[in-house]
Amino acid sequence: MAPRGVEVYCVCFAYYALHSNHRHNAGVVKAEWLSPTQPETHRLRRDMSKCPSCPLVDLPYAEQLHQKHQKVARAFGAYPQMAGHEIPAVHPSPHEQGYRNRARMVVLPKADASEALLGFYEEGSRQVVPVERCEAHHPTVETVLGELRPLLFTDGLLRWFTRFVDVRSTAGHPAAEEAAIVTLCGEVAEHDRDELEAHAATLHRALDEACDELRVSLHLNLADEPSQSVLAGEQQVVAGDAWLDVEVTNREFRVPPTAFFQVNLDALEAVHRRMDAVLGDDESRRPLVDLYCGVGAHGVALAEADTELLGTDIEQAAIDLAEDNARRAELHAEFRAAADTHAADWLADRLDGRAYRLITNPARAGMSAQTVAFVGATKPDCILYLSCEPHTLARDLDRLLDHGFRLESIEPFDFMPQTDQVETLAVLTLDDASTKSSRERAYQPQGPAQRTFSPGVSGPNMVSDTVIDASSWVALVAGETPKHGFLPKARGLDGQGRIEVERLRKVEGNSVVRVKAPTLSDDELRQRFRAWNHPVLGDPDYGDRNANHLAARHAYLDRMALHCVEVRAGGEVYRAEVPGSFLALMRLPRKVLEG
Ligand SMILES: C[S@@+](CC[C@H](N)C(=O)[O-])C[C@H]1O[C@@H](n2cnc3c(N)ncnc32)[C@H](O)[C@@H]1O
Repeated sequence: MAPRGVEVYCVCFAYYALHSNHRHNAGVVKAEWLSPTQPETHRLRRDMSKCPSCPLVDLPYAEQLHQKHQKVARAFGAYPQMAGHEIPAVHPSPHEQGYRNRARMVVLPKADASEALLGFYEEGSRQVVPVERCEAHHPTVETVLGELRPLLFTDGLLRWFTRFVDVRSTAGHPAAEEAAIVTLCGEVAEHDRDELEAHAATLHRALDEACDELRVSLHLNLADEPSQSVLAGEQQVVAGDAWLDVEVTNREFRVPPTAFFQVNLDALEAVHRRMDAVLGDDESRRPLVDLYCGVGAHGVALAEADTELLGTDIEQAAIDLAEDNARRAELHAEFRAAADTHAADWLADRLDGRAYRLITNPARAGMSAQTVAFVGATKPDCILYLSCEPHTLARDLDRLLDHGFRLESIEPFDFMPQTDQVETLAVLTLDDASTKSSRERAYQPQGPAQRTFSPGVSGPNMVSDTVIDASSWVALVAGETPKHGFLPKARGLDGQGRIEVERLRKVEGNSVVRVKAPTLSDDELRQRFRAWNHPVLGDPDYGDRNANHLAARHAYLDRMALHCVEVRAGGEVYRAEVPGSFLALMRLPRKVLEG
């Protein structure tokens, strides 16, 4: 295996080290920006106040909680049907520091081994800020990192290989003994693996001995090609255990480095106590469904011994361990590995029209539209929705409220002191008894869809052979349009005559527009918007990839930003309310958009 190659320095607005790696397996020389080459005086950032992972660290804790509360209130304030809902103060974390059971750090490769360091990426960039000590890490994590640094950086081969270091520990919640798993992540050619494993085994012996109070295991995560994601490759146990045995809420969990697990287990237990109070002692033994279940952290912790537990998650490895965790807790449980867009039919089959209770805990992007539709149709008696992203939580709750649920509470919890992250638990119940009785058979497995509009466009569900006299639309389009204009004909389309556009407002460089069209075809409209150089945001066919990416990332746009407000056909007028998520996105009152 070749050592990491030459370091080349260049000067531009900032100083960078252009680190060129000769990857003999690929047969090419690859160059990439790796790290800032900084003046000696600030090479090391020892205090947390400069660490990019903890932007609130300089604020008193009460002020941090206040800011998080404001963040949640702002997200819900954008939705008219929830804007007035009272949001209580954020539940503080049981510990302000030393709460994180996991470290994920980037290696800064340097020519001189004694200088090589670990750090974090700066927000929104690939520059690495060196971090020697992190107060947010649990002491067991810091112990491991402290012992690992010199061992890793004096082994030339491992130092060359390792791009990221991942350390996960039981952090005061061991099911048996305190333990940690270290994963070294990088790229390697097939024929270099044996040598790498031999070095890793030697490092493990020294590390385990140095951390004498802790049981330490070592894994490698082997990728075929460079990746900017931690744990992107194949996980391999070099020495020790494949998972940690963790205890949460009086249940034991097997947690591998590759599955999601909350980083603040004391805060997780506080949320579980609240969830438990809502679920109560369910004498009718309704099934408990755990969507986005991971290794079963919520469902396995909270299900009663004789309750049927159903869980789904996209990760097969997590589902395998969820099954294992439920079996060891002697629960009557079934899990399914499936993307949320495909889990509904399996769940509907298992539930077979029965009343049930739901816990849902999706990733930042929120629940898929298919999952919301499934929940809306099958109507669980209560929904406990835990989310790390208030904007997508508010968006999904707005959609669920349209299905006859009532919002009982929104409670923010601080899982990550010093950061700007906030976790929120929302509780919904079913609004009235009549809705419950319509649950049965309400969900029909989706056959081939019969749509008038393209997927992602909303509006009146018109029968396609009706002659349309006029239609009216609102859209959020890329860029700033003129205040009034006409959509040009799209090339290659026969199309109709003039289509008038009026700009209602600008939103962060984009425009909310209203269109009066003598047509119902969203496809033609979308093509015309593109020909006008202001494509509809979120349009997968005629949209602008970059603008779509930014809208998805910063405004959580998960659909096409095009809605048909009204259709006139055969003397009738068909209208459809603008969805709440649209109003929030466009920041306009409903009456303006629909007027
Ligand atoms: C915030 S984590 C919650 C996991 C678990 N409830 C816990 O607390 O440990 C979100 C989970 O959603 C899963 N996930 C992400 N995208 C998904 C998708 N498209 N379909 C189904 N599950 C998905 C991830 O694998 C992850 O386990």
